[in-house]
Amino acid sequence: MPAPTEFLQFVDQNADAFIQRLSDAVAIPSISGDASHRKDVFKMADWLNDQLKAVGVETQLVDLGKHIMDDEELQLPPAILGRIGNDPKKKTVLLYGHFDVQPANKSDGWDTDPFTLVVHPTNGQLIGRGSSDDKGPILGWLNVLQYHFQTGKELPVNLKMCFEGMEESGSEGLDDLVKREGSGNGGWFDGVDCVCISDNYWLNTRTPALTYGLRGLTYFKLTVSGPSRDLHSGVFGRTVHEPMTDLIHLMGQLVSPTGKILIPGVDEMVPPPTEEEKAIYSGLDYSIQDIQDAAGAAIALSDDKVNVLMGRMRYPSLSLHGIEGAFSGVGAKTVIPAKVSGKFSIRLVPPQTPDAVNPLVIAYLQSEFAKLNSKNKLHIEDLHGGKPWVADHKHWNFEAAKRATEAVYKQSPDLTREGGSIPVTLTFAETLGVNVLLLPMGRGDDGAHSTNEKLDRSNFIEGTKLLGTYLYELASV
Ligand SMILES: NCC(=O)N[C@@H](Cc1c[nH]cn1)C(=O)O
Ligand SMILES: [Zn+2]
Ligand SMILES: [Zn+2]
Repeated sequence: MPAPTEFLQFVDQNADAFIQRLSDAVAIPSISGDASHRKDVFKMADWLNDQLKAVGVETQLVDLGKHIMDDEELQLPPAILGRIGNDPKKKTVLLYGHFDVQPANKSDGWDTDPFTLVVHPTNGQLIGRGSSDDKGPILGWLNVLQYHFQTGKELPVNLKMCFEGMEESGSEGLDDLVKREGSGNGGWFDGVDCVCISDNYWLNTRTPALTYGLRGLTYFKLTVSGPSRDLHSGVFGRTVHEPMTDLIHLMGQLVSPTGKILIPGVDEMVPPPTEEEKAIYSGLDYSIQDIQDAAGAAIALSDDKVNVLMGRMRYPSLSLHGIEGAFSGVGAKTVIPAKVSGKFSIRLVPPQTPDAVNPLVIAYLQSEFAKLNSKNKLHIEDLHGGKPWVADHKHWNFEAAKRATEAVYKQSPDLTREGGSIPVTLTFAETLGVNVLLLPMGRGDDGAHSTNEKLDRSNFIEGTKLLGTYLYELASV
């Protein structure tokens, strides 16, 4: 069933107001991974709750309890559950998104303040933290709902919504809620026929995509400590075991410069690709130039597009993220830091799971540390994790999204697996027993998690049309 022309016109006519609303959302620095911003994640939950209620959604804020972050006990931001429509003749679609964002500081290299949405004067890019990941897509749903509310037009499907504020920090508390309310005992998630998540990106900058796979994740923090306080390197250099030296050595044993994971057994868990599978990657609209443009430099690990795509979609990867406690200021401080914590994560693919991989990681780190004969102490923490997910892309949920993409973009979508992770995806699929679709709004060069994150104006506006059209197509597949 095509979306009404009136809806498509409404989106075009209200584009500036939609961008203003995105600007209001970006202005709330809802960084879930920074305790000092926890109040902003709550503020963002209230803001979104008000917006949803204003377009006719019946909502409830669900308390997810408390958690410990950086040795501090914190209240988790609430999940927002919303619903609109309860017609037994219609399909019920669950929409998921997250209203928290990654940290961002102008000093990281942003050209503008990350929490002030800037509309680029010539190319129309909407630049600001969360514009693409994931406030833009959430607001896309709000735009669709606003049309139906303002015109009194009935939605073609029943909608349930689940929006969370901890996705960028492991979705703490959400799995329990989904399992409690979605296991078929009359809970809130019962009756859902399919799930749609708009929280990833096209592969390139020109071809819309539907996504049927995500990598899982396991995130570690390694702390090496020794002296009771920071030391003078002129006094203590070459006289004591230095925590930073031990840590750098350990971090250097994790991954080769060409991406091979050096922890025995981790890469080996993954079966090699079949020729048929390679043909899928070969058929995707992608080039080495795309990854170089998105990365902003000619640094691809391979000149072969299939290898690059498999590196992102069907192989695990290990990335080193940072060192807490290390000297990182300006100048030339001659310090030996007393305690340093290295952070790294592994993106997992089937059949890998955190339960299967974590013991290998821990045993390897302990044995490598033992080889140093260091008198420092090593403490290993597994901060959070999630399993990989792969869906049936021949399902009617994907067919509806394909038709919607063709209607809005006049193009067939790429079928992709995503290199990132959205931990709750697999929980929805397994607990609710329904198909989950990822329907991205933004482009491959949006710079999510990076500096100058943006969402192209056309992706926000046409993406809103796509989300609305998908609901209409769902009603008829
Ligand atoms: N848009 C999805 C996304 O960015 N997910 C994060 C999830 C995560 C887990 N730990 C920290 N963030 C990702 O990095 O893939
Ligand atoms: Zn996201
Ligand atoms: Zn993200």
